[in-house]
Amino acid sequence: MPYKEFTLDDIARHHKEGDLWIVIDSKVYDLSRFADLHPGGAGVLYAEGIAGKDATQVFFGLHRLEVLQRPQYARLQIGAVRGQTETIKPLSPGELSLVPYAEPTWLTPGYFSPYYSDNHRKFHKAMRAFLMEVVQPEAVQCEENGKRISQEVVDKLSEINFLAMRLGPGKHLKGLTLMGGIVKPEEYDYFHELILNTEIARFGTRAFVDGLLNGGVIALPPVLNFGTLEQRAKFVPDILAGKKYISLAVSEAFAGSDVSGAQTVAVRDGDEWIVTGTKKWITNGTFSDYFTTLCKTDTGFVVLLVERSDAVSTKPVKTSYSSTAGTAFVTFDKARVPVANTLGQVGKGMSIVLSNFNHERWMVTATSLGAQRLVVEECLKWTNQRIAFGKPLHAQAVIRAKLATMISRVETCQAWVENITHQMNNMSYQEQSDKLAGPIALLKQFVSKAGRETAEDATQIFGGRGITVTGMGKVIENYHRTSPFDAILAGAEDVLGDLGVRQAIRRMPKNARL
Ligand code: HEM
Repeated sequence: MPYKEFTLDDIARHHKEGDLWIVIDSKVYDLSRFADLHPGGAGVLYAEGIAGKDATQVFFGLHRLEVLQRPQYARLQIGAVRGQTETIKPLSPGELSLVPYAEPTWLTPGYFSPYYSDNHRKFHKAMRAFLMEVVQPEAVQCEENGKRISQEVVDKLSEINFLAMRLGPGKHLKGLTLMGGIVKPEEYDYFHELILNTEIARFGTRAFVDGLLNGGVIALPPVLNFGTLEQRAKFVPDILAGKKYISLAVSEAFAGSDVSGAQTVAVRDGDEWIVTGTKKWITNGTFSDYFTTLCKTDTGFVVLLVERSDAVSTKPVKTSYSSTAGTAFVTFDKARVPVANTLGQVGKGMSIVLSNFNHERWMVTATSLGAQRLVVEECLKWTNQRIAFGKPLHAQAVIRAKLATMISRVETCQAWVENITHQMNNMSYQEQSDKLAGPIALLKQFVSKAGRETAEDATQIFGGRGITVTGMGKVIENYHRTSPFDAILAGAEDVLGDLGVRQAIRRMPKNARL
């Protein structure tokens, strides 16, 4: 039913306690009964220039657009201003933002890129729409209440083969229908995966990005790349279908960056291994059925697929991001693991685990990139709509200088991530391990550092709102609190920088001289 129309004079008559109307972006709201419930207090609503008036500018200096979309507030609208039309609208699912730098160049009308095809564009549109409709509401809720992703959403993710796509291109995609058939398994490449990874980071819910089956992304490659046919047939289909969950159990209280310091021990006993030890910071661990576990044996390291049992217990590790990521402390108390669950050769465990790190690190840069872009967009919008000292915030040179460095950082990160992604697209897994370990390590160091600098700048721009969990600055608060995760997970920033340089030094030509 069309809304009733009112003139500005009609509206102006309703300006007092018990009879209060205001206008926001051409929509007329009756706040008579709501005023006493208003989280910002009733008094501010009766102020001159607000009560009975168009309060659009003041409103957007204090609230996000989403406030008006919540059903309990949307129903306060009683009509529209005659002759005016609504101009401020949320993006519809799949739609691109027109805010400068809110989208990468390849998605900006009138610009070009050598990397993306029409299929990538179609895939991007469908993925963004899917994520906005199916995943975003759950992401926001779980980030707040700390609960794990629901089986209902996991089932919907499985329908499009989401986890299989998060694993990247490869044989595991064979025979699967990806994204409703938009991309054929043999067409799916690292740019499709880059799109997926940047899009999942656009809700400002960092822990949920990891809760979104990230355990599978890092724990399945050893099964896919080193597991036998039988092992793959037994474990992979249920995990890809979202019926079982898996996580990677490598880091320990005893050994973080120093992976080889791991102390979890596996001892052979006939057809079984007996596993004893602990693992820490295990993403998705609290709800995993399987653990891809690095263990020490008397003949070197081995990777075992350990199933949850009475001898395997998990408890949450309380970190500074939401427990929706399922971060766990895992205890193996003489857990008996069939020898048939050995992944690859005994003694080769370390190289199996290390070969997996390149993809994981690249993935972290991709999600960081998506989040950084969102932060830039939030800052551009905020500095445009927030009036301070009588002018928009961006009238201050110091604010524009911050925006300049934030934009430059995200564009630099984008260019480097795309370059590495292009290399990955043209190299075998083996070549990637050989040639890209160093560059990816340096890339990750650079991108996560850039992210934390951007988080700092954004917090300065948002002020108190940047340190407030809800409301205007909630995305900035989340990013500022959680961007250190990108600097730590999958290899600490400084260790990775060093790894990259050591690899370069190893490749120096013997005869190189100035
Ligand atoms: C349809 C009209 C309105 C609704 C539904 C509404 C709702 C809300 C809500 C839900 C909050 C909590 C903060 C958040 O979640 O963002 C809030 C805070 C606030 N509102 Fe409103 N509001 C309305 C109109 C206004 C207007 C016209 C003013 C103008 C003075 C105003 C002033 C404030 C202030 C000062 C705060 C506290 C902001 C802060 O803590 O940063 N509100 N409002």
